[in-house]
Amino acid sequence: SEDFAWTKNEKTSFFYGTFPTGFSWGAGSSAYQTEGAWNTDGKGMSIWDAFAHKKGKIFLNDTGDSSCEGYFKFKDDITLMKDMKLNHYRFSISWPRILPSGLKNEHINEKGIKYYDDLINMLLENKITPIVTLYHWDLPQVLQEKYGGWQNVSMVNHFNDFANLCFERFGNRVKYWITFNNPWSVAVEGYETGEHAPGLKLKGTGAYKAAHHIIKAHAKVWHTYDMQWRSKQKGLVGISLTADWGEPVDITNQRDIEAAERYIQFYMGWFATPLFNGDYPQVMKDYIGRKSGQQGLGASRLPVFSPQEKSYIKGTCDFLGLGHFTTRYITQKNYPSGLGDSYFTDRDLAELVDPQWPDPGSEWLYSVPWGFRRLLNFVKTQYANPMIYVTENGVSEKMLCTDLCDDWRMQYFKDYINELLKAIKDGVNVKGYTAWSLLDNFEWDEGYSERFGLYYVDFRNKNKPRYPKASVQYYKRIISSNGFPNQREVESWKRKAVETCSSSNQLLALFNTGVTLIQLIFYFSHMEMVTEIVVPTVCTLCILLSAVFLMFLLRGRL
Ligand SMILES: CCCCCCCCCCCCC/C=C/[C@@H](O)[C@H](CO[C@@H]1O[C@H](CO)[C@@H](O)[C@H](O)[C@H]1O)NC(=O)CCCCCCCCCCCCCCCCC
Repeated sequence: SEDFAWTKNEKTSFFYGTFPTGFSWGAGSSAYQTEGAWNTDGKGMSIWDAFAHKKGKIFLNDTGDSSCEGYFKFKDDITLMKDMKLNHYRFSISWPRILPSGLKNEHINEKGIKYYDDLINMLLENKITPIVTLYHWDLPQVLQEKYGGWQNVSMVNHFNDFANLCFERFGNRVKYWITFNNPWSVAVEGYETGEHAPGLKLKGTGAYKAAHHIIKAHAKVWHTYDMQWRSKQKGLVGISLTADWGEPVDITNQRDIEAAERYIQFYMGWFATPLFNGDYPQVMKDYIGRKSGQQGLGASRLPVFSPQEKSYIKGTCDFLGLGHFTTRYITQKNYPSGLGDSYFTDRDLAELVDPQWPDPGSEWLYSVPWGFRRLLNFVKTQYANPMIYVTENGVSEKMLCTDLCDDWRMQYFKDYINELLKAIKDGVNVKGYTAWSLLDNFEWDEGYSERFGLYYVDFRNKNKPRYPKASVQYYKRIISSNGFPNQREVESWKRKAVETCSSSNQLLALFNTGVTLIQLIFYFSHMEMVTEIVVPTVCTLCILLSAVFLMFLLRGRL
């Protein structure tokens, strides 16, 4: 309607209203980021285990070895989900946990299967729908070593065998399958920049080849489900693509408009266009083909689908999973060929940000809510309005931030979810929203230094306790109201959420002080000279602090 027409460049007004009945609210995680138990109960090694164990790859040399201990604490986590009244939980299956060598015909690890059986059963008992990702980046290490991972076309069949096993064992209960999570990152960060596992820097070719095999693997798994399982299991198979919005720097400049379009086509279109239309976006074929020619190569660095492959791949998406975090301004920028060709230079564009945009955590993540609605409308028009599940959306804070009153996250969710609501009113076919992430977890090459969780996880404590941030309360309100009912109510939510987080904050602060003091004791206890002074002093302080906290608690109760 008139008051929120997105074509009018309206970027600020808030829309009060509710989501369609049956809209699904959820939160997400992934196996390597959350489970820990990296070598427990017969699990094989993944490329992320191997990568993180190498010194210098991850911030502070952190690993996902124990992470949130989700493998052991999933029952507690389901209690958290139940308390939030989530409709769905998105998690991923670790391929090497159920197939340690990656190959179905070698060894099936029944203990791994049991873990996912228990998780799925308990979710269903609590009326939480599982949305299951088959590949959230943790390829079995053996497949990397033997075949070169996604550089090798044989992954298509190995992945299909793994997926088929999952359909066989879990498909009677799982109705939403996501083949790949964010294949852009797998291809670009894994095989082009090498910042992610397996850490290869195959500039200008590696990402395109990996993506080519991933697209084929997705299509094969979709056909397997379609032919063998769909009639019995009645589920859906989709993919989760991450895409940022690209806004032209100058909306009156045709070169900027085309550069922004290219940015999106090289990002989401790279994967979405083959799955919906049967081939790579024309602009990718043109740009990479031309630059390859200028390099003197006989063929484009972008691989080609045969006519048979095109028709096999086209239409293999029952729903589109969409991960979205941020937006960029885009302008045209020429990169002459020959000067270090890469995925990035192939695009001939530059990314810019507005320094006014809030950026509370990750370096790359600015809060730009209006970009979300534009992206969703772009998907609607480009791919004939597919069924969409938002599979990831969220914001981080830095490691040292232990403030559970996460005002920035409440604001981010409020504004992004509101843009989603506007997009649905525009006619975009979105069925569900998944907050990223349920818990703070292992944030890939950034280790534990960036926290995306609704729940704070204390990684210094072996038990990995979870503490609700204020955004838990806020998200709960959005869920229970199925949106934003009216101004008066919505404006009270933040205040109410902050009331609950301040006591958790004190608990966490006390705990942190305790940990620091214990660390001090440990440190000084090795120095005989000061032991007699420091240890008793620190202990006394501990007791005093506990007493103060107890008084605080009792006062709250009376
Ligand atoms: C010659 C030209 C060179 C240009 C070079 C440009 C380089 C730009 C690099 C942009 C990197 C953007 C990375 C964004 C990735 C996210 O889309 C992706 C989303 O996946 C999901 O993310 C969750 C949160 O991260 C994650 O937990 C979940 O599992 C996952 O599914 N996230 C990731 O891939 C995670 C790692 C990102 C690490 C990126 C580090 C890049 C650091 C440089 C950023 C500086 C950019 C500042 C912007 C300035 C623009 C002018």
